[in-house]
Amino acid sequence: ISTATSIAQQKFNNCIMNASGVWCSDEKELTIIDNSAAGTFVTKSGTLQPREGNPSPRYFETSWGSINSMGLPNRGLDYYLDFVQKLQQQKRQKHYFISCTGFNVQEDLLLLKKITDADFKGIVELNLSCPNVPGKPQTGYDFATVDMILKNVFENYAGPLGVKLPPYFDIVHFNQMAQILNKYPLAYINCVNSIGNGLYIDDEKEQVVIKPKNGFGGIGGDYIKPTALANVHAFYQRLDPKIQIIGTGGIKNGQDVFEHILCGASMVQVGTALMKEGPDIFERLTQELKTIMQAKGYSKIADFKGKLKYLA
Ligand SMILES: O=C(O)c1[nH]c(=O)[nH]c(=O)c1Cl
Repeated sequence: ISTATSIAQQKFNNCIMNASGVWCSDEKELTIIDNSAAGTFVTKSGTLQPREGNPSPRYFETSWGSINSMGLPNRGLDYYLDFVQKLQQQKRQKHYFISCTGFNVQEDLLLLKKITDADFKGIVELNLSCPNVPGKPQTGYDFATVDMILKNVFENYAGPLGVKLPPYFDIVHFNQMAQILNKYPLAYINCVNSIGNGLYIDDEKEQVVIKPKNGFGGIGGDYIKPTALANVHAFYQRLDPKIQIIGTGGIKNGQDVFEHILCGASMVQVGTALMKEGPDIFERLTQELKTIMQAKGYSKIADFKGKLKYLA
């Protein structure tokens, strides 16, 4: 039984990896994920300059998931690029994802030029959906800007590239976004980022639990699985099959991985549950998925990818 997959013709021996932002902020964390059962890793979204991010407390775990307003703390794109290139020299047969995000299209293009100049051979994840930089909108909700960015990106970047999208909640929005995405040679889209600007309250103290933005933050975990599955499947139904889908959101056991793949995901990413359990989770998720596949008579993920059935 194989849980292998491929994205943009790059092969991965496992379809399960980390979500950007979790266990991927420095070379220590990235090395641990690289040596875990994860098929590969994606870095924290790198910006042109290093960032401190928002004041703490900025992350809080609940029984059903998490709320975060990290504010894009990262070592800067150059740091991640240098680290991944060094690792790539040692592990030629493995491929890695680098996440990046600019605060406007000029910055996006500067980031991609750095990646081109470094002769990066992995896959780029352009983050269009950070909900936590005070005063900055989630690009993914501005359709005209997404269109303009993708036009500029694909006029300037030649390597495999995907985008990290926010969750959408309206069928018309799935239609409008799919129409834009289908115009471009995207390697994949990653659905979904956290559900932006949720609010979690400590009843005893009658107060919020994170400091930035009066407690408003991105929601992850069990809370968001139905939304994540819907976004994966809605785009699977609408996109050119050449554009693959990475499923992110609410994955904490093999069943959740199975559901994302059934909805059309070629790869899945784990955030909140990885934060709670640590990198050993990848071995557990892989075994649980294999057990489910075995019970159902599937030998590879292509046997059931996208094969969600409807009621007649
Ligand atoms: O606050 C963050 O750093 C953050 N937090 C998220 O939940 N998604 C993102 O894309 C980012 Cl960039």
